[in-house]
Amino acid sequence: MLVFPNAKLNLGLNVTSLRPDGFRNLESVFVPLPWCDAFEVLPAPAGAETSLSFSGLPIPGEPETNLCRRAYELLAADFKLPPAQMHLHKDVPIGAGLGGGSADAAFALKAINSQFELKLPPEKLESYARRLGSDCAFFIRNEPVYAYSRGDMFDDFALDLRGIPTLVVYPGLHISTAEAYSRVVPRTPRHDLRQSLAQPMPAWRETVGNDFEEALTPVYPVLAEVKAQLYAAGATYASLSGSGSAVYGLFPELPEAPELEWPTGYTVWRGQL
Ligand SMILES: C[C@](O)(CO)[C@H](O)COP(=O)(O)OP(=O)(O)OC[C@H]1O[C@@H](n2ccc(N)nc2=O)[C@H](O)[C@@H]1O
Ligand SMILES: Nc1ncnc2c1ncn2[C@@H]1O[C@H](COP(=O)(O)OP(=O)(O)OP(=O)(O)O)[C@@H](O)[C@H]1O
Repeated sequence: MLVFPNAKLNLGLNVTSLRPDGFRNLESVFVPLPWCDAFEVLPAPAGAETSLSFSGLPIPGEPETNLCRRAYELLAADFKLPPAQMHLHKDVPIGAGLGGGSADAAFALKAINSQFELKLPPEKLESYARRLGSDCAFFIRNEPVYAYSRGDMFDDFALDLRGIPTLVVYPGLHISTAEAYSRVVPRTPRHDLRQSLAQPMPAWRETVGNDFEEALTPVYPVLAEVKAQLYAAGATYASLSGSGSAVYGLFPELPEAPELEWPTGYTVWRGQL
């Protein structure tokens, strides 16, 4: 079974309070971004043990702790799974706020569920995903939602951005999620996120913000520079995604490549939502 774990963008992100478990309560609207890794799971050849091989971008950390491996182990603890042969091709940058690792984990759960006919319904997969990371649960349903609590509880949110021309710029800076959260002071949101996103997109610039931007820009001024360049190139709305460092711009139409030159070491995704 071959699947293509896609990334996500955050439209607005308010970090609202510190939780007794040490995590933060937040609110954000998550939308799928079709920038994808590839993950394959097959039954292992006769006599072979479970394995996970890699290609594409290097992933920090031990292979045994990779979220795809952890997804397999989580299900293997509850179900009699045969040994599996897995492969992950990594294309979505890591530490980018695009949820790439979380998507791999959620898509691995879905693929293992199908490949080995576990017949787990989406609600069950979502609760397994929650155990692997706050962002993981979103990728089970993988459609626009209003997220709250740890970012793992959802309300439907009717926002159709399909076809919107989008540029995502990763300035080659790995920002750890835990470090990013430690720099944010939780607060009551200044604007109602859902009401703000119900306004026409040009109004979002004034009312739809990401609390990580304010906290991280003094430390990483490049984030503000990328955002300013996206607005200068004609973006209707631009923002940091999640805890960064990727910054995205939503455009009426994509600027020609020569209009936006990025330094070596940056990775840019151009496409439509
Ligand atoms: C920034 C976002 O990408 C927004 O969508 C997510 O909140 C990040 O979710 P994630 O990468 O799945 O994060 P996790 O792997 O669950 O947690 C990593 C670390 O981030 C912090 N963390 C994460 C989520 C949350 N609601 N509050 C937190 O304080 C914790 O310090 C935690 O140890
Ligand atoms: N399949 C995977 N892909 C990426 N990172 C993984 C994966 N499995 C485990 N990890 C670990 O997770 C860390 C990346 O998590 P981190 O939360 O910083 O970034 P992210 O996956 O890009 O998304 P986000 O910042 O939105 O949560 C890596 O440093 C790596 O050690």
